[in-house]
Amino acid sequence: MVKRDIHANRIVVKVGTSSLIHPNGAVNLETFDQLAYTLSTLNNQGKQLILVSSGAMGVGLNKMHLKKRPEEIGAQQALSAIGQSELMTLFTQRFNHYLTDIAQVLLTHDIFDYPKSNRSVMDTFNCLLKDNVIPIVNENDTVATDELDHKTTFGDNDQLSAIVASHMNADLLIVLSDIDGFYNHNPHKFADAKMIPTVSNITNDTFTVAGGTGSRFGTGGMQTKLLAAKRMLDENRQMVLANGKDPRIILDILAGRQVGTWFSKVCATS
Ligand SMILES: Nc1ncnc2c1ncn2[C@@H]1O[C@H](COP(=O)(O)OP(=O)(O)O)[C@@H](O)[C@H]1O
Ligand SMILES: N[C@@H](CCC(=O)OP(=O)(O)O)C(=O)O
Repeated sequence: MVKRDIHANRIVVKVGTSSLIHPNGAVNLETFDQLAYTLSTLNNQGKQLILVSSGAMGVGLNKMHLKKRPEEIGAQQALSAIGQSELMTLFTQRFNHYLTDIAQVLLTHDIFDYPKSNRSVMDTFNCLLKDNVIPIVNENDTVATDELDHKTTFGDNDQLSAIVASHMNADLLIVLSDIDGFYNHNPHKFADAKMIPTVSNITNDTFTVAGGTGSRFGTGGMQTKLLAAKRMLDENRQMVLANGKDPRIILDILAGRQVGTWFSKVCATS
């Protein structure tokens, strides 16, 4: 089987709520553990890693014994604040087990648009990476709302991960979701949907087959993942969308194995 031409040293990995939380609302401990194992392994090999993790709201729902997200935005932000510290506790426990240091970085989508903030964020990331510490990023849900005049809607870590990959000049963005890749139709609605292994160009037509969220915990659906992929392609970077049920798939991706959907201009010529 032909291998994908993927050479990446600086890698941003985004993991969605649907990979971290079971459909019954409980925390998926296996995913946390395998994510910590995989990223620690790569960190030990000298790769530079940034993890963008959703899940604050999902973990918060579980902690507060709630079955669904409240509608009011303030209540969602409160839940996210509860869940975020719990989320980091889970990561700290698992990464400690693999002797890897982590740090929490909370960002808004537009933070890079302000030169002073941009410099502080970049300095923080660069210092952490230099010290082999893995930054774990989430959107700062407490401040990220339209009401506060931010430019994007609340709760979209797919695009946040692309913004981070772009500003940190990452070679590769890996988006882990609850689906094997990008399909020609939403596979949860069309039984005959087929996965597309490689995408080298994203047009308006591509967006027409990308639907909304699949689980009751995810927020972005395929639309926001495609927007992230488009940004990566426009900047000549690569993105792989793959199933996060076993995060060790990241090792397969980096070995060039044909898993998930590979968004790359390189694949147009190979
Ligand atoms: N064309 C498509 N290909 C794959 N998944 C799609 C497509 N259109 C819509 N989806 C939905 O997008 C979901 C993944 O997004 P989401 O639920 O937000 O996950 P995450 O929590 O990982 O961000 C899939 O489970 C699927 O239901
Ligand atoms: N900051 C929110 C992120 C929401 C979000 O983007 O969720 P997902 O679609 O699962 O990546 C949280 O941690 O719940």
